[in-house]
Amino acid sequence: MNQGVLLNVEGVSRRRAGRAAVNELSFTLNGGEVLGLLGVNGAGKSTTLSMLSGALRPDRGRIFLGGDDFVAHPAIARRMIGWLPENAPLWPELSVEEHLVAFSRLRGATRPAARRAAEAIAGRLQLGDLRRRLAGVLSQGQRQRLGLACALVHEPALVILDEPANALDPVQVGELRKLIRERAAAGAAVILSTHVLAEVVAVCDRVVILHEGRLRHDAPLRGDEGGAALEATFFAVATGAAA
Ligand SMILES: Nc1ncnc2c1ncn2[C@@H]1O[C@H](COP(=O)(O)OP(=O)(O)OP(=O)(O)O)[C@@H](O)[C@H]1O
Repeated sequence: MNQGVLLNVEGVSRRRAGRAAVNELSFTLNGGEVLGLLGVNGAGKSTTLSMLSGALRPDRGRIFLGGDDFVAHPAIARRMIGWLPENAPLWPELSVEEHLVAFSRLRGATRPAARRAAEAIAGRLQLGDLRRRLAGVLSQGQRQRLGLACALVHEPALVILDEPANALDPVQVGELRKLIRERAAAGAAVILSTHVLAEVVAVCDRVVILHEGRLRHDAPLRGDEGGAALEATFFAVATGAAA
């Protein structure tokens, strides 16, 4: 379901350690769209996602979410964005259920609504049987699923996923793909950053490739079932041939 422009990134730049990690990045994203974000190590993907999630301020440029400038009003980000960072920050002494209720409450839900939301997302991510288990004793894949559930519990309009398939078994990878398409069908925009081109081919509508902090490719993904065209484009960008 395409719902018009949800995210508008305008000339965003950020320096890190004295160098431009992200340089003059501009793109828009529609509700219902799934965007794959690609780039070699150090290309600027995580820096971009940190800025889009509201965790890191751009040095320059503006980011509009649903028409509001969220760099100026960061509280918007908390309610409208669900972010799974590369290593989901969890509290070892809190249970699965306590995490989900806490994340939901932090995004403004009442306690009863937070409990309902926690139960629903735990069921969707096969965490129901683990709801009383402490995060500190979860397996890596279970931790990843809990991180995903924390990102999705408030049904955010913008879902930002950094390597979401990390540590997931093949069954869970299939479930993750279904879940991403479900959120998009419900109108959410999804950004998926990954090094696995097959993941992008499987779930994304469009792909953006960063190189040395700059956007080098932004195009829809169509008719590329085997991923050969994407692979060729990726290598051309990564070796500078497409610059
Ligand atoms: N906390 C930091 N302090 C200083 N420099 C940083 C920091 N985080 C990232 N950088 C630098 O910013 C640049 C972009 O890094 P970033 O992590 O955004 O790339 P990436 O595309 O996510 O890479 P990877 O695929 O390896 O995760 C790199 O040159 C990196 O060394």
